[in-house]
Order: sequence, then structure tokens, then C-alpha cells
Amino acid sequence: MKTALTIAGSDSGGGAGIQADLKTFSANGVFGMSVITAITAQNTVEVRSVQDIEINIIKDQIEAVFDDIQVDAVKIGMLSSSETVKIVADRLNHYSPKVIVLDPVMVSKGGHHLLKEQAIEALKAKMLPLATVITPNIPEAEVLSGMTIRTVEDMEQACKKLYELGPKAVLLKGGHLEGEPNDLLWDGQSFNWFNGRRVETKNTHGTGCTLSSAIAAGLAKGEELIEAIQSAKNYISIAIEHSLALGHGHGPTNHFYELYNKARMEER
Ligand SMILES: Nc1ncnc2c1ncn2[C@@H]1O[C@H](COP(=O)(O)OP(=O)(O)OP(=O)(O)O)[C@@H](O)[C@H]1O
Ligand SMILES: Cc1ncc(COP(=O)(O)O)c(N)n1
Repeated sequence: MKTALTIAGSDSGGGAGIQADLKTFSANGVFGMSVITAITAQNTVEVRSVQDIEINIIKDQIEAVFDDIQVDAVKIGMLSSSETVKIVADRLNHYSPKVIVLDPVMVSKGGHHLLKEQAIEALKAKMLPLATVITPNIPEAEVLSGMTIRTVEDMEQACKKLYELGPKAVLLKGGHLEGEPNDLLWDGQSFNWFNGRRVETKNTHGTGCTLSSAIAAGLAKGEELIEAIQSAKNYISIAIEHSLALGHGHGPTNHFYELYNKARMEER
């Protein structure tokens, strides 16, 4: 069985972070493993508090997994501090996994900062160059590229700027712009669009975590990047369409395995 490792924060509410990643891995048929970088006390409404995990424990978790188990893909989410960015980059340089999907998580849906301001430079300098693909949303891409993104032309320009920072490809998610949620891939050679249809719902907690983990699962199974992104886009679209009205804020995406089997059967 192929495996995927998520290096991310824990969401007690179960909708984003490590919890969303592991559910996505299972539903996409890969064995999920986790390195926890921070514990958030969180629900669908708010992040109440955050405890960063000690650097040595993060290092030990990474080493415990890589020293024993074949890792077919790594997905990275919340890194919280520059110290965490540095130790994760250092260990990934050491083990050099074939696939690294980097979701540059910065701010939660409720507006809580999940990456400290002082860690942004470390993320740019140390993590971006290691990534097979990065999956910023529009606000994250604005911070990383230093430009405002409003139009399709802006999206193209931002992709190129982010590509210059070293990742092998950039998938810029369009969910935060008006209109349909279309995502743009730039791999240094050509642009590819992954078009979606907007679901009118407030239950979109963890959509970015889900998409990036589904891409990592596809790549772990040996799919080409475009194929992995297309199947991840299909997965997130169904997960949002059937998202769950749990809690009083932004409810989570739905990873119920039968949903995807049904959708796959209907495709035939
Ligand atoms: N309302 C929606 N309906 C359908 N697809 C959507 C919707 N909102 C976002 N998407 C898609 O979901 C994926 C995640 O995009 P989004 O821009 O929401 O990421 P994000 O802001 O990083 O998510 P989060 O921070 O909640 O984890 C993208 O493929 C995007 O196009
Ligand atoms: C631990 C963790 N990781 C990532 C997110 C981003 O998800 P969202 O933007 O939907 O709040 C989060 N809220 N918590």
C-alpha cells in the first residue's frame, strides 16, 4: 500500500489540519501518517488557543516515520513558527522524499494567524524550494508574491512570481475570488486550469487541507501532477457539495468513502 505523511497542525474540531488530511488519505486509498507541529483548540467558529510542539519532538516524529517506513508523499500544512519551518526543511532535505505538496497555511477561516509573521521569510527561503507543488489560496499568494490578485491575468503573473521562489509547480486556488472556483497550475512551461462550480455554502472549513492532501494521495499512488490535481479537484468538489452543517460556524468537508465510490460508479 502507498503511504502519505502529513506534517501539520491538529484541529480539535476535526475539520481541518491533521484530521482532514488523514481522512482524505484514507478516502483516497493511501495509508496516512502524521507529524504534529502544533495543537490548536479549535471548532467551526474559532481558534481559541495554539500550542506549538517542541522542536525536538517535531524532529523525532519525522525521524521515527522516515527511519522505519517508506514515505511515498509528504503534505505540509500549518508550520506556525520559523523554528518549525527550519527543522522541517532540514529533515526533508536529509530524507529527500520524492513528493512534497506544500499548502502554505497562514490564516484560518475565522481570521486566526496560524503562521507567525516572522516565519514568512523562512517559509519562502527554506520550504518553497523543496516543494513538488505549492497550493496557496489568493491571500496567501498575495503575501508570498507581494502583489494584489484580482483578475485572471493577475493569477498568471502571481503563479510565475511564486515559481521563481523555487517550487517545481504552483497551483493557485481561485476559491477566494468572485465567480467560479477555478484553480490555475503553472509548471514553468504551461498553464492548466482546473475549473469548478461554486457551491453556495458556508461549510468550507478545511477545503485547502483536503485539496492538498488529495493531491498528495494521487502523487503517492504514482499519478502525474495534472492527473493528481484533477482527481483532487473532483474529490474536493464532491466533499464541498456534501459538506456537513456541523457546529455553528464553517462546517467541515465530507470524506464519507461511499460518496466517492458512488461518484466514480456514475462516471463509468
Ligand atoms: N464554494 C466553493 N464551491 C466549490 N469549490 C470551492 C468553493 N470554495 C473553494 N473551492 C475550491 O476548494 C479548493 C480549496 O480552495 P480555497 O481557496 O477555499 O482554499 P483555502 O482558502 O486554502 O482553504 P482553507 O483555508 O479553508 O483550508 C479549491 O479547489 C477551490 O477552488
Ligand atoms: C490546524 C489547522 N490547519 C489549517 C487550517 C486552515 O483551514 P481553514 O482556513 O479552513 O480554517 C486550520 N484552520 N487549522
